[in-house]
Amino acid sequence: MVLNPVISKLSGKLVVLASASPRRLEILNNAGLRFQVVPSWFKETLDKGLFKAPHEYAVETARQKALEVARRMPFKHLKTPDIVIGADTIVTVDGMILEKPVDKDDAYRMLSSLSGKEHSVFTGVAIVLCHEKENEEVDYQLIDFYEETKVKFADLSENMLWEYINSGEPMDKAGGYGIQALGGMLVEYVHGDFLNVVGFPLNHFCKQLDLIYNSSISSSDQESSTVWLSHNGNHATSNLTQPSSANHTHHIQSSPSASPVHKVKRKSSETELNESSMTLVNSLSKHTGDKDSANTKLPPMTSRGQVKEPEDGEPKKEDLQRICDLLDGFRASKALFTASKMCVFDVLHGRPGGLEAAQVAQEIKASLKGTECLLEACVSLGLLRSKERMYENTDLSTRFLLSDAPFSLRSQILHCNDTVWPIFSHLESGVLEGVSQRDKALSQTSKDQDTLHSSQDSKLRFMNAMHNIAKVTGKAIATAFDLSSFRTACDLGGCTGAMADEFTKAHPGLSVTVFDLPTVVQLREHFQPLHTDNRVSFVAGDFFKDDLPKADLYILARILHDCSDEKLDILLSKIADACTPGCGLLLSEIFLDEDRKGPSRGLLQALGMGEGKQRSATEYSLLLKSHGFITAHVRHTGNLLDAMLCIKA
Ligand SMILES: Cc1cn([C@@H]2O[C@H](COP(=O)(O)OP(=O)(O)OP(=O)(O)O)[C@@H](O)[C@H]2O)c(=O)[nH]c1=O
Repeated sequence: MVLNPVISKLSGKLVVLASASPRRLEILNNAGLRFQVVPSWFKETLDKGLFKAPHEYAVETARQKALEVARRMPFKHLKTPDIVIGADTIVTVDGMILEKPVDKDDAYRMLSSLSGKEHSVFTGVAIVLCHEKENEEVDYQLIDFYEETKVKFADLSENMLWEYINSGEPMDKAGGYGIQALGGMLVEYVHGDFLNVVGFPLNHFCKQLDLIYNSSISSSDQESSTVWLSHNGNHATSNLTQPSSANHTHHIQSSPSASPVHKVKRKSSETELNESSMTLVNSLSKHTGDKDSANTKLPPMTSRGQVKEPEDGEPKKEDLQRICDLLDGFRASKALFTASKMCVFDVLHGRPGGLEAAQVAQEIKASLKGTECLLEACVSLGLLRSKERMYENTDLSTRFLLSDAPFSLRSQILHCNDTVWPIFSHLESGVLEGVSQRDKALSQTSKDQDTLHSSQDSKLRFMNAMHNIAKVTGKAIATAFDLSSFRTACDLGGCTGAMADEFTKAHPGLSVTVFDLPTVVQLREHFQPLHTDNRVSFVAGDFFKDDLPKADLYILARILHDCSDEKLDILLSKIADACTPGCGLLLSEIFLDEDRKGPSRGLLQALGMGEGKQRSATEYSLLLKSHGFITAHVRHTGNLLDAMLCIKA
């Protein structure tokens, strides 16, 4: 299989690799392919339980990565690519799918599970051929396949494992290893395509290109193995072929992309999607909340447009369950808030065998009846476990709900209970008036309280809540990008310095100045470990009014979504003025999906009706571009917050 004739077919075409993987870039570069790299913003959070086999998960993720870029480029880059290539590599062992480790402990878990065993590496690849029509609409031809390679690890000693983990190599690689580098030491044998393990099955890819561009089969036959997605199609164009088993070439089973805009258009006779793709499509549309999917079934209606109840008069269980889950959601939240506020989890901590309800009631000075109800509700939510009427914390509550846990969210929970809950109790007024109900809600709440919290107390509680979020998200944000070209950073609104700590830990050459209001800076001692490393400093000021500390990287974590357009302009203009070309701006927020259909965490926050706005990564990118910052990287961290690194032009 000579590669060149295939590659020459692509010359003159705009080929895009929708991947941030440096290995994939190197493999395709070395093969002589000329292409642009546009990393995908698709968050790799598909529910693995929805897929019958691991390779289906990898293929679907590859598809969504490629489609997201193909869909975004006409708007973001003002050009339509000819071909977009997406890929996803996963490692599977003992029925588990291993992606990139979230931290060193996760890398240890993965490598330990691979030690001494044969495992599989699957890379799913999606090729999106974009066909621009006269009316400037674009049809997408989606072809995908996967490749499997077997790899056997030697028995790994604890020392070997930790030495490898501490090299840092595992952290951005599926399964926590890089076979092409130090990880090669761990491998006894490889059966199959080595490059497939590294991240891209080049040989299979070339065979697929050959099928597309040099195939002897007629174009109509060729169409039979692909699916056309179109902006305005109402049906699927798909003559589905069963996945060929010979080389695992798996032709796409039609499913809409995440956006309802791309319908699967049925071109030939109404071929039924086969069972598995129907399941996949329905589950995906459920996953993506894609209400317009060609496959979402609407309830039957009477001639007068009323919903027809099923003959047996019973509502469908799963529909009812979904509505009840939403209905009961506020009760679950309030149970969590109340148990946290009454220190139930702290009381149970360190009590071997647990406590009876009566003992807990006595310690939290509450009624036995109320305590029993609260404890049982917490068990139902997985926050406690009980055995023979003895109650204990679960791992979940131990990790996040104890006051002194490293990743405690208790203060954030109290903030939600004391501040957010009252605001949401006025949601209807907020929707009617379109403005925040904070003043109305909190003035009423403060009147209701026996003792007015001193302003310092309420500031400390708010700082505690922000400290919780920064502790939970700090490492993911601090390690999202290579910041080695920056020496000084300024964390605007950095509050307690928790995020700054993570940046200095992750980047030894970086010092960070936390710039925040005088009241915040003077209260920081309540949160700061005695800084052995003096690379975190604090400067008091108002970033809307005062001069900003000089830095070559500015950090904005959970700030912009709270700013009115006017304040945004003031702040971003001040940062732009303080920056010279090449300076960085690192933004950390919840990035909405491009079609603004999720994540619900972001869209529910917007109901607070603050003066700010939730945005997608593209919207933030355009906003920052209007102030002279060009987006270099976007990272969907899979944590509570995503991140974007921009460079001053
Ligand atoms: C098993 C193995 C994996 N990898 C890398 O692991 C990442 C997988 O993650 P992904 O999600 O498929 O890709 P990504 O890096 O996150 O990039 P993107 O395509 O933007 O998601 C890719 O990098 C691969 O090379 C190696 O470099 N060597 C190996 O032996």
